[in-house]
Amino acid sequence: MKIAVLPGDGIGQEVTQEAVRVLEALDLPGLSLEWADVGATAYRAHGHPLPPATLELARGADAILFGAVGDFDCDHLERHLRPEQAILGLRSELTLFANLRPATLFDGLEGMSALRPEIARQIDLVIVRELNGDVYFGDKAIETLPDGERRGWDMMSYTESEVRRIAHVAFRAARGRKERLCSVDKANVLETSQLWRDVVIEVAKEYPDVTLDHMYVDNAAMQLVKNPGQFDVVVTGNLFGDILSDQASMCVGSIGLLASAALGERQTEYGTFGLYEPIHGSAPDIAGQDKANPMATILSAAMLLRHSLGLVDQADCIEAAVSGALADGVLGLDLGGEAGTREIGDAVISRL
Ligand SMILES: NC(=O)c1ccc[n+]([C@@H]2O[C@H](COP(=O)([O-])OP(=O)(O)OC[C@H]3O[C@@H](n4cnc5c(N)ncnc54)[C@H](O)[C@@H]3O)[C@@H](O)[C@H]2O)c1
Ligand SMILES: CC(C)[C@H](C(=O)O)[C@@H](O)C(=O)O
Ligand SMILES: [Mg+2]
Repeated sequence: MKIAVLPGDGIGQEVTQEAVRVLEALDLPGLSLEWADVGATAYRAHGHPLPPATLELARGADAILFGAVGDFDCDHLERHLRPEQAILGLRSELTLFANLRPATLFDGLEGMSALRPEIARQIDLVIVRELNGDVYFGDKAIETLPDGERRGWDMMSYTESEVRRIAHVAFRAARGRKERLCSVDKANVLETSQLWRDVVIEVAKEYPDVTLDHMYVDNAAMQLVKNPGQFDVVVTGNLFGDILSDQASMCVGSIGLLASAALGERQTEYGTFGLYEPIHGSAPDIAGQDKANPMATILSAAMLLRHSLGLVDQADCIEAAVSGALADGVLGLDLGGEAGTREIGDAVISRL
């Protein structure tokens, strides 16, 4: 069982280190970890944010554990050399189109949510974010018009097949949960969203047991804080899913808690090939100071064991250890506590 470990930039390095320590503490027979540079770290060392060797390592592994990429010192670079292109490149090159971003309130964290405790307690949802299409991957440019004014544009598009495959993932996820699916779009304005909605309705015929609703994204953002308990599985496009998942993180306490899995259709000997990462970024404001909460990455490692390596008991074990640490008051600075990155890693390991 081979895991490609790509820590990346900023706190990506620190949080990945803790997740790796947790995996190593489980002492899993036959597990090998191979490391590679990605993001600004890779650009500085190899001249590219996603060097061919990193991509090949990722492709040849059973799963990828990813930290975060991003460095404001790279903002002046041409877009294809910027750190963020590395994660976009991995997602598209490896056809990891389905991004699962679960948000559940851990016991004892009611008071940490941005919502009132009685509302926060109801949150148990998963955002299924499409990851290979949308405005992220369309043509884009900043061009100069004849009158000298500059115009920036990004093409938003989805094909039927792109929507169909993510819809199937979402309906199957709903089947394994409370059988409710909410498709979030902006069909009142966008043709891309109209097609999205049409295709989701078509796919729904194959899942009569799942209740399907549609919601415009602006309303969904409002409902997520007003009444998050109404959501079970939320399926949405790349851009809306990016935004709504950061918002969902504050509903359960912190962006330092939200894990994610990026999956495709490829099966390995042990499970579904995938990339696992916290939903947060490289957080340059706290990087290198032992201030980052590694729990999102540790929980991503648990998702990796469950989905890609078929090690369900061990995944449960990690999740229980995180939950136990939180219940015992091991809170990072993001949750109003004082525990540092390393200390949180130790607390999880001691509870495994
Ligand atoms: N998948 C990724 O690699 C990814 C995701 C998001 C942003 N980014 C990149 O990261 C860089 C910084 O972006 P940003 O500031 O908008 O978003 P960010 O998620 O890095 O940080 C947002 C805020 O949340 C805090 N935060 C984030 N993770 C935390 C953690 N684990 N523990 C405690 N606090 C945490 C940060 O300190 C910051 O105040 C940018 O270059 C951006 O493009 C990368
Ligand atoms: C860094 C960026 C490209 C990325 C995204 O928008 O997908 C990030 O925000 C995320 O949520 O993983
Ligand atoms: Mg994001």
